[in-house]
Amino acid sequence: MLHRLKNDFRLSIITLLAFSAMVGVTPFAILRLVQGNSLAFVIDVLILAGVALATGHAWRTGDTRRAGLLMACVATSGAVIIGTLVGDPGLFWLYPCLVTSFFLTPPRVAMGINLSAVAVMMGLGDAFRSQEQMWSFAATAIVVTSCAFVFAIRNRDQRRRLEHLATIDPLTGVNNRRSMDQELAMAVAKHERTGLDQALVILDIDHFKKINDRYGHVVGDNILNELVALIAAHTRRYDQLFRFGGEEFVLLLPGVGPLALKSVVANLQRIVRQHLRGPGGQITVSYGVAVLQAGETVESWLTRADHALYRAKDAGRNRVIFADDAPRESMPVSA
Ligand SMILES: Nc1nc2c(ncn2[C@@H]2O[C@H](COP(=O)(O)OP(=O)(O)OP(=O)(O)O)[C@@H](O)[C@H]2O)c(=O)[nH]1
Repeated sequence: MLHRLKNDFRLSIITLLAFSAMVGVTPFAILRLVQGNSLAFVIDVLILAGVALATGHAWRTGDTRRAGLLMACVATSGAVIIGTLVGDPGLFWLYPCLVTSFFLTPPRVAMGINLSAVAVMMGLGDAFRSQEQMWSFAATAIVVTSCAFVFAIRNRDQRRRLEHLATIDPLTGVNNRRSMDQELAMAVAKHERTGLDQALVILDIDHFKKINDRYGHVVGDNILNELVALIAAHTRRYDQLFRFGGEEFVLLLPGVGPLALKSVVANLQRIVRQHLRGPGGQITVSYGVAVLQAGETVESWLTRADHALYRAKDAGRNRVIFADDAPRESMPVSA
């Protein structure tokens, strides 16, 4: 439970708000009952029920997006109704709701919920003693919403930037190893669920150290970028390329069965062979290929592809080896 709270920001906010709502709203619900305001009492109880429902849904299904939306709608509509029923004292409840909707839903959705709440409250008009009070309420509610909106947008952009920095290789712009671990785990899960074929190709530039030593790291960097550009231009939109480390890349090919895989890899090998050039001429690449097997883990899948790559290197480089194939079935370069 603590692990989920620590790792899921929106779930922790939903739980915290649910707890605050129970502690904050329950005494007022009792007060309304004692005062004989049964309508306000029923509304308070409905708010608590809505909050409990949204929190239960979030914990049960992990769907914090819908639970957050439900909670934001329940809380703001509850605050609008209470404000309209009890006037001044009820008005203040809308302010925490205006801020928390930005924690519960995306910024534009929260903005829509908040502006609708303010408009409905002003349209009904019953919550206000005078026009001046109504317009003061509108102005302060809009200031609070605008500030929270700007803060939420900045926060979202910074989070996206951090996610980008954490998952993209800065030199080549392809996904890094951290992102690869996640995607391979998802590919294995999808294979178990749907049976979709998943193939993995590890590509490693041959004698890259010599290229660096002879022509410098800038030339080496350019070759890495050229290889990435070639692969990107000749693979499908849903194929994914990752930088595994140094001059080694992993290509994940979903939906390519064992038969089609041979021609896909042969085609890739042909393209790279024809176009990848350095100052000293042609640059060769070795390939290790493994098709995901039933019940296999990511580690074992990667290890089989890696062993195939080692065999390609051992056999003289510049060739494709399929994991579990006999050595004679490797695909050396003919030209
Ligand atoms: N230019 C450049 N070089 C890199 C980068 N990352 C790793 N390298 C170099 O890649 C080279 C890898 O060398 P090795 O692991 O010996 O492999 P290799 O020379 O390609 O030999 P084989 O793989 O056996 O054909 C090292 O010289 C690293 O310094 C990078 O981002 N840019």
